[in-house]
Amino acid sequence: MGRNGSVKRPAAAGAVASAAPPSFTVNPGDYRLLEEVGYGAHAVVHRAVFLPRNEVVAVKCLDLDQLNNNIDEIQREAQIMSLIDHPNVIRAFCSFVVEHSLWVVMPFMTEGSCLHLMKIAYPDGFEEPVIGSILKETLKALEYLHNQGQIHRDVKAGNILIDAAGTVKLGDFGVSACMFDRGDRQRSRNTFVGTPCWMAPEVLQPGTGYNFKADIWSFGITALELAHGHAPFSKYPPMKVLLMTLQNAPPGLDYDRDRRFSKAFKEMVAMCLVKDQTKRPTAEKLLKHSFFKNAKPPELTMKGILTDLPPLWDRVKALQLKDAAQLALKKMPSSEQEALSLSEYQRGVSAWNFDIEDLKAQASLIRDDEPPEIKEDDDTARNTEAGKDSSFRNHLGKPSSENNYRERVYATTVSSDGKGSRAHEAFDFDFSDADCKRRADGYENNRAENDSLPSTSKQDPESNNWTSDVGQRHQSSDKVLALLFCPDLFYMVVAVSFSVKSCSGSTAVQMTSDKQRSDMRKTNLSGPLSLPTRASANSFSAPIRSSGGGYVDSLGDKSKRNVVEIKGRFSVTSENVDLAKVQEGPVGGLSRKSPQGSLLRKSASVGDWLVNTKPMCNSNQLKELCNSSVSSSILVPHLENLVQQTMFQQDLIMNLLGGLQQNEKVDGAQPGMSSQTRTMENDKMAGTANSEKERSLLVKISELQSRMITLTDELIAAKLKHVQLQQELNALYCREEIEDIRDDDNEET
Ligand SMILES: Nc1ncnc2c1ncn2[C@@H]1O[C@H](COP(=O)(O)OP(=O)(O)OP(=O)(O)O)[C@@H](O)[C@H]1O
Repeated sequence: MGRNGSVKRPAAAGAVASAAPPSFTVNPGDYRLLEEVGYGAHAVVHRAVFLPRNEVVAVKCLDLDQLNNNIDEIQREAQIMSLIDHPNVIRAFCSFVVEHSLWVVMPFMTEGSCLHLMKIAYPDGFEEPVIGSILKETLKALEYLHNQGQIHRDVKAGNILIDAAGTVKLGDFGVSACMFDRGDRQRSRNTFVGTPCWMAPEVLQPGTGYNFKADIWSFGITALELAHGHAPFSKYPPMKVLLMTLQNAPPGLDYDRDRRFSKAFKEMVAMCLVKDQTKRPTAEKLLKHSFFKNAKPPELTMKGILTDLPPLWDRVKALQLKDAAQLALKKMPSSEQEALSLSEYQRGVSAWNFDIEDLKAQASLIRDDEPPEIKEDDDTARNTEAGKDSSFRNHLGKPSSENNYRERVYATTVSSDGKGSRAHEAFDFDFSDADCKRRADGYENNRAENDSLPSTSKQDPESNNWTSDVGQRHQSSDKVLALLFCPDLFYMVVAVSFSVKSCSGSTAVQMTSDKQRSDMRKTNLSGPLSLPTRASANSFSAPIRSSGGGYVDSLGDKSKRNVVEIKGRFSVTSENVDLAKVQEGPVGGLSRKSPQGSLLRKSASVGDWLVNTKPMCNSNQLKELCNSSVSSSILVPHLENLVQQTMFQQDLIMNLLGGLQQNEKVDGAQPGMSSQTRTMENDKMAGTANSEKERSLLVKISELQSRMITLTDELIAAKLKHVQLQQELNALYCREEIEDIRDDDNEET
């Protein structure tokens, strides 16, 4: 509907009536409004009775206060509607202003819109024969409108209406524009009106210009909507939809997932969803496609889906209640209004006004958490390049869903001004929603993993930014480093650390060295996850770190051979580290003739090691290696790694114990009290809850100690093994040198 500027309201109702067919009056008193049968962004549609003839009609009441267009423009639109004369296009009988509203009188479509039907009874979409009928009638409507020089601009299931006889009509010229219109009716340069999920790429891209072919794109999207029960990308916020529409391959019907649909249907959809508008067929041409040639008349197919349904107004009421219940459940952190807007957006209300620059600005705030290579959305289920490639794994060859998921969630921090907050809510909702099995990149979310990470978004009152608490936890907790260093230890340390913190408040266990702390302070929490170099040296799971301009693989250039794909912020590495490649790596390339280059020497003192950027293998692999007859030049780097890991773990544990001892000292500072007495006193003072915590803390400390002992044993064994290997190595060097000398001697002789 018309949408800009102030409305010049006429003095009396009916004064601005547009061309009305003689059979309908423009007198509001001649109409009795009955139930609400539909609602849009600015309009409520009622079943109504035209009293002079006792005829049932639909009256769309548009709230003029909410509309921005001037009244002439609205009138002109209504006039266009009234001039329409096609069996598949809803025609306005007349329109007139009543106080603050514009009333548009139309034929009443008893079964409402296809969207309503799907929502109430066919959530997974219709069967192909039904879809064929609906689409063919809609396409006829488009053919007619295009021939009249009209672009509908809002083709979607919500605007395809059905009556009791199964007749299909395209409705809502809310955003229609005359193609030949040159005046103020044209959209401003950077704005567009419509529903982003259905909008063609050229409509979303300002300056490119678009024509009636934009309707063909929307028609293709509508086909997918009818096939699946929802439009592709519909669960994403507008800015995301914008980017996905522009960047991704067009959505379509999938060969595997959409087996139930014919090849002809799939082909027809693919013809519509071509990014290059010039390559899309006209409605006329499309009607000649075999899919439509074989489509049955709606009277034959539609009846079957309309039986046993309650009256339209009851369905609408039920849907309204459902919407309200969902809103209440979601408990959006923002105002009710915001949540309502989101709900409307997800419903596909077309009156969202988007400022393209605003969207772009928002989009730029999303760090490239989504790989640009994403080709398909979940709806199309066509495998993405990455989706096909099961090698989206971390260094250890495990699916990297958890880490990446966390990072993705973190990366959803978006400015909340204007529509941004709305968008972010949707983001957050989608990514954390347990029902959302697939993510934007087509990877399955592991619900079990995510269950442990409740993801509610919070708004920082100062920065006005939305942040996922998952992301905050991930980022703000300095324990994250431990996860990257040694995952098994991490869980234990974190558990102890949290217990200690909760138990003794400020005397929390200091689990990282000062150096690490300062490293972490340097970590830019608002940017992409960046790891202090020391972390990356021992990272099992994160080969990535930020280096100013972006992500680099901490393994250095050479190790990039192991990287199969770099997807946005994520380096996707090959399954397990290839030993041969390890050998070629920075350490594997260690010259035999320069043993002083051994990193082992430099890394021997805890806390003063160099960044060792070589890939690692786990302890089992290492044992196998040691038992095999692999040459020491291969083994040494791995042993070095083991030693470094162990040293680091030892370092962590020492720090942890240091912290605990400090804690003990504080407790022990009360003279003349045995620890038992102290405990009893504390029990008395702090109550049973605290003593419980202390007990569990002590258990954990003893667990830690025994773990440390094991680690130390391993360390000693590794050191011994190392010494032995180094001796062997030296012997090898000697032998080789002797041989070299002999060779030289022989040559001389
Ligand atoms: N003639 C009609 N008969 C029965 N129901 C109708 C009729 N016209 C519209 N509706 C119902 O009312 C809903 C909203 O109508 P309409 O799309 O015209 O409003 P809108 O404000 O332009 O909405 P949107 O912005 O979502 O397109 C439709 O989705 C449909 O379900």
